[in-house]
Amino acid sequence: MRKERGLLIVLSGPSGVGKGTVRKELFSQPDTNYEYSISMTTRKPREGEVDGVDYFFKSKEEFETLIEQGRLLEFANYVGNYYGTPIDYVNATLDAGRDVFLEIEVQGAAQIREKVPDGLFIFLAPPSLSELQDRLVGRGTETEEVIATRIAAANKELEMMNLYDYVVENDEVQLACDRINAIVLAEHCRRERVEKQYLAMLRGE
Ligand SMILES: Nc1nc2c(ncn2[C@@H]2O[C@H](COP(=O)(O)OP(=O)(O)O)[C@@H](O)[C@H]2O)c(=O)[nH]1
Ligand SMILES: Nc1ncnc2c1ncn2[C@@H]1O[C@H](COP(=O)(O)OP(=O)(O)O)[C@@H](O)[C@H]1O
Repeated sequence: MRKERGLLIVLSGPSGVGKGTVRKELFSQPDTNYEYSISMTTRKPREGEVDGVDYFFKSKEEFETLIEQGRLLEFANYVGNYYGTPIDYVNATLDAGRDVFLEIEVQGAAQIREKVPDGLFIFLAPPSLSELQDRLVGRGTETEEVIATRIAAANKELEMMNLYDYVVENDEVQLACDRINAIVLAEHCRRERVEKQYLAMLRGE
């Protein structure tokens, strides 16, 4: 029997909604069965961030070479820095039958929607805009100016919600993780069912 390709799971949403927090919580759970794809970025590491763990930190020149060489599945310029997904890791992991989990901003997610239409696209939404603002301020990693840019971007990003297969509210981190796991499980069941029906049809049953 042929090995089923893994599922490409894309988690996106506005900056400050809690994508990183939810992703870290998901991957700290021992029964999580997805492989996290570590992104490349030209952003400077924040305190405590480790190269090759949080991101692969690259210079602008290195990043642009990766773009030219077609080594990125998608990339975006987000608030002055490049971010991108290494294509080789994603393909090799999916081919090995493992699910890959991407946590990326909305421009990159839209590119993947075009290239990988059978991916699973999940939008993480804040309970409200004011809560989103509070979270960005509360995190304390950006200057006021950067926060203002990110909130302006968030308004546009929220409009893209309807392009996704699912919207998950991040009211509580654990609840958001449970919802994501339930969606992935349901999607696997749906695909298995479709595959079975397709094979039965080919056999003329
Ligand atoms: N398109 C794209 N966005 C990414 C990638 N990796 C991270 N991001 C997104 O880039 C944005 C900024 O990330 P970061 O600077 O770490 O800030 P934070 O997520 O707000 O803590 C976030 O929305 C991330 O989800 C990637 O590989 N591609
Ligand atoms: N469900 C939640 N309830 C309250 N605060 C949250 C929740 N999820 C995340 N946060 C907080 O919001 C801030 C932004 O979260 P973060 O994961 O950095 O967002 P993103 O990766 O989407 O930019 C952080 O200070 C984080 O602790």
